Amino acid sequence: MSLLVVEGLGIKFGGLHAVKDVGFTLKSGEIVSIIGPNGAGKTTLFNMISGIYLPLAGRVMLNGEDVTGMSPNRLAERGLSRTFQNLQIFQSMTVLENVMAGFHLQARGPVLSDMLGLPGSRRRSREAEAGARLLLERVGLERAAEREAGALSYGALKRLEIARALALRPKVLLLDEPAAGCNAVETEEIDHLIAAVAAEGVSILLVEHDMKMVMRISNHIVVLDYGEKIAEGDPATVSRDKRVIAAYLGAQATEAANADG
Ligand SMILES: Nc1ncnc2c1ncn2[C@@H]1O[C@H](COP(=O)(O)OP(=O)(O)OP(=O)(O)O)[C@@H](O)[C@H]1O
Repeated sequence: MSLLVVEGLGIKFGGLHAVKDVGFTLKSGEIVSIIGPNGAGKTTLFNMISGIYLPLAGRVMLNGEDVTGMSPNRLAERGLSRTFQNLQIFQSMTVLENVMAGFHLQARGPVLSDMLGLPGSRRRSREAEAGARLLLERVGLERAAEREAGALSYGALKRLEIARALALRPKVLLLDEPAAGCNAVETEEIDHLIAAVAAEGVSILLVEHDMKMVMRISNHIVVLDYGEKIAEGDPATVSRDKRVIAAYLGAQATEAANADG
């Protein structure tokens, strides 16, 4: 069964369709990427799926439940979490504290006992710390646990953001440009991390401009242009599609040629 089903999603800004009638499905452990030129509607689509924008049309089904328009917190409780294109890391907190913040979000509830420092809250904190350290190990940042997050390299910050999203124990993880601003080595590390997370059964929805990465790790690709889905399929099928080449891969080739010249 598909974990996430997106049907006919649409939204308008100032009378113009930013996204129109877009649908696709995501199965357990699958990596689906959304690609398309700048302004194609990728982030807007993400924002509708993750409860930031209310769609004008269509619906989002998570694990068989209609979650359209549900708040990001309620979606996180149901197993959907995300990262952002612009990092949402607390720069002056330590790396460990940033991931622990993710655990506290997940274990919301007994706030009063936490404030009073009651025994249950100390146990929860210890569990959050142990869990956070395990996640840091998973993303290769265990030795940076006590460092201030602001001192990390860009690639490490991107991995920290993934660790924090994983603290919410998602079944579906939305990654908005996880390799943006990263060098080739950092991109490869993120690439391996995403594949490893998916191999453990977490479904990944990815928006990414790095086509090499997208082609390498995606099971399925959805291509947007001017807010509409113009193609979808496995990487080989999509990279041969004439509309995709014209709309996106062609544009990238032109950009690359201009940069070379
Ligand atoms: N909050 C907003 N208000 C008005 N227009 C918006 C808003 N957000 C996005 N748009 C417009 O909607 C369209 C889709 O934008 P979106 O950011 O989703 O594209 P994108 O594919 O994510 O682009 P990029 O690759 O540059 O991040 C664009 O024309 C954009 O200008």
